Amino acid sequence: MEPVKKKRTSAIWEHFELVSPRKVRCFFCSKEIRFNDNTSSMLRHYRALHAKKRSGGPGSDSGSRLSSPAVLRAMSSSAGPTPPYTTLAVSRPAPAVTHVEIHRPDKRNAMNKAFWREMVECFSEISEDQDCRAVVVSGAGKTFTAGIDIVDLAGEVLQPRGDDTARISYNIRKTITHFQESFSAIERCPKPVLVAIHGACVGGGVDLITACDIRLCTQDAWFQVKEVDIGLAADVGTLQRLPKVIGSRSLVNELALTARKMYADEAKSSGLVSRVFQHKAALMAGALEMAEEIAGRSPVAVQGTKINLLYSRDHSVEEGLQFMAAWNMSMLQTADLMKSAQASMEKKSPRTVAFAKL
Ligand SMILES: CCC/C=C/C=C/C(=O)SCCNC(=O)CCNC(=O)[C@H](O)C(C)(C)COP(=O)(O)OP(=O)(O)OC[C@H]1O[C@@H](n2cnc3c(N)ncnc32)[C@H](O)[C@@H]1OP(=O)(O)O
Repeated sequence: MEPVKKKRTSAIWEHFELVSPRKVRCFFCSKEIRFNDNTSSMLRHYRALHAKKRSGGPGSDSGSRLSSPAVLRAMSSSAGPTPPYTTLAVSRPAPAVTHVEIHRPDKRNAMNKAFWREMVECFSEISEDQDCRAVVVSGAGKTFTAGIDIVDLAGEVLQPRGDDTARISYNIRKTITHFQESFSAIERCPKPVLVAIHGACVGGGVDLITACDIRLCTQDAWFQVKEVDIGLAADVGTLQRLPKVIGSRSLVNELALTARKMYADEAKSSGLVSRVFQHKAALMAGALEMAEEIAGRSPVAVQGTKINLLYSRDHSVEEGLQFMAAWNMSMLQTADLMKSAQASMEKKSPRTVAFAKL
């Protein structure tokens, strides 16, 4: 009998995915484990590291839906990118929640040419998708992302086309602008975007997460504004957005100028992330739960909140107030307001209300 199939009938498989005929990856911590004829190495790993922690631990969130293997499976896709995408796996793990998983695990989700293009396409679609009210972005495999694909970088940026300096420069500028668009598309998307970060988040990864609305990570996550180490000034959003995310300008300067790693605890205390989870399964469950909370509320209220928060980030209080008044003079006419207020009076969750699509 074929050994792998036999083993997959065991309940322990709910916590692992097969990565090769003799290797599995743990959903909780992403560690890869060799196994032979039985699941004992998997059981040993699970019991030693995860079984007791499932009810949570001090200082970390455990994620209240942690015990649902279906959620873990839905959020830890191993099936690969979903066509037409070649670097993204897009799914709907819960009603009105879209999950976008960066899916190049063998290359640590390095951002290749297709990725930069597909992010724009994917978030343009999500922006228009009336069935989506919240988005979760995560990375497949061992780590969130290793940043730009260095092999592609050598081709695209270091060997630009053009007959003279002006044309070469023009083409480089065009490339950088396209790359910037990949993450600006996240920011421009009216649906709130949560990002779930585990393991390494390097270079372009920091650019990406600063364009998201809510950042969550695992205890093993680390962040690195790596660009100075490869001889360039970060140019797709970190230098513009990170100072608006982290209160301390000195810390931003230190991170960007030294390329030192920042680990989860400091990311939390500096405000880069708002919650830290013990391991990836808890992170994904927590991210999904938060996304469902958001998706269950009035899309008029939620999207208006995102748009006004972003506007006020880049404007004075006075300008923000004026924009808000102009925004709400139409949005207050929504039926969602009465429905939500009534649910509130009746001490019901807004999630019990049926809101029309937006
Ligand atoms: C106009 C430009 C705009 C954008 C600018 C963006 C700039 C940046 O992103 S700067 C940062 C660039 N990234 C790096 O310098 C990170 C390099 N990678 C790593 O340090 C490690 O891979 C990492 C710590 C992330 C993970 O280590 P681990 O031991 O788990 O994996 P590895 O054995 O190193 O790698 C596994 C395979 O992935 C390939 N790979 C990793 N990173 C990249 C990358 N950035 N680009 C291309 N390929 C990458 C690595 O070569 C291995 O492949 P293989 O040998 O085929 O197994």
